[in-house]
Amino acid sequence: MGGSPRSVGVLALQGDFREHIAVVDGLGSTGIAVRKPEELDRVDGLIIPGGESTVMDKLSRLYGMADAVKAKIADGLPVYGTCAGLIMLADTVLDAITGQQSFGGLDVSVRRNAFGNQLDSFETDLAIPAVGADPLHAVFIRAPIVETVGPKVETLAALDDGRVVAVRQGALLGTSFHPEITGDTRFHRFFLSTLG
Ligand SMILES: NC(=O)CC[C@H](N)C(=O)O
Repeated sequence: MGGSPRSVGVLALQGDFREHIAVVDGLGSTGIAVRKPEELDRVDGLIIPGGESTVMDKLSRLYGMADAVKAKIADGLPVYGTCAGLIMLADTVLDAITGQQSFGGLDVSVRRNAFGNQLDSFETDLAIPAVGADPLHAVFIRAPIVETVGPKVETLAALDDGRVVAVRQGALLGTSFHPEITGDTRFHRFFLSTLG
């Protein structure tokens, strides 16, 4: 996996976009902070980082990015959303704040802050055959859960209790957890390998 160098946009309105850019750069591709619609025309794929989906939603609509990202998703641009980024890719957001919108594209319903206050953040090892035989150490931070998946959605990883935490549908990839902060770059390499 890996292939030739790619330009990967990272939506940089809010959240931990710098960490994703560093991972992409470390893999020999180029991570580009994307804040304006026209910048989306220069990338082979897009990462939507973790952060706060309510804020990301408001800023993306304010700066004209919401419609631009939706158009690129409809065009088939590969997009990888982590945590808040997964929420932004979900067609349905549960426990959203009033008026909260997502870009959509992934035929899933995602519940925000699904682990509640007592278990805000945790780490666990996940079996994810799509990225390799060894378990992947996954960090969850006020993470969402994928509650329902549509017929075209492939589940890539679930917790021991069956709750789904990584999905793929066509060119769209989403994880509840944050591979950009663990040093294990397999998920990013997996995404890079899907770029045209
Ligand atoms: N680490 C994260 O991205 C947290 C997501 C956040 N709880 C939200 O609803 O957007």
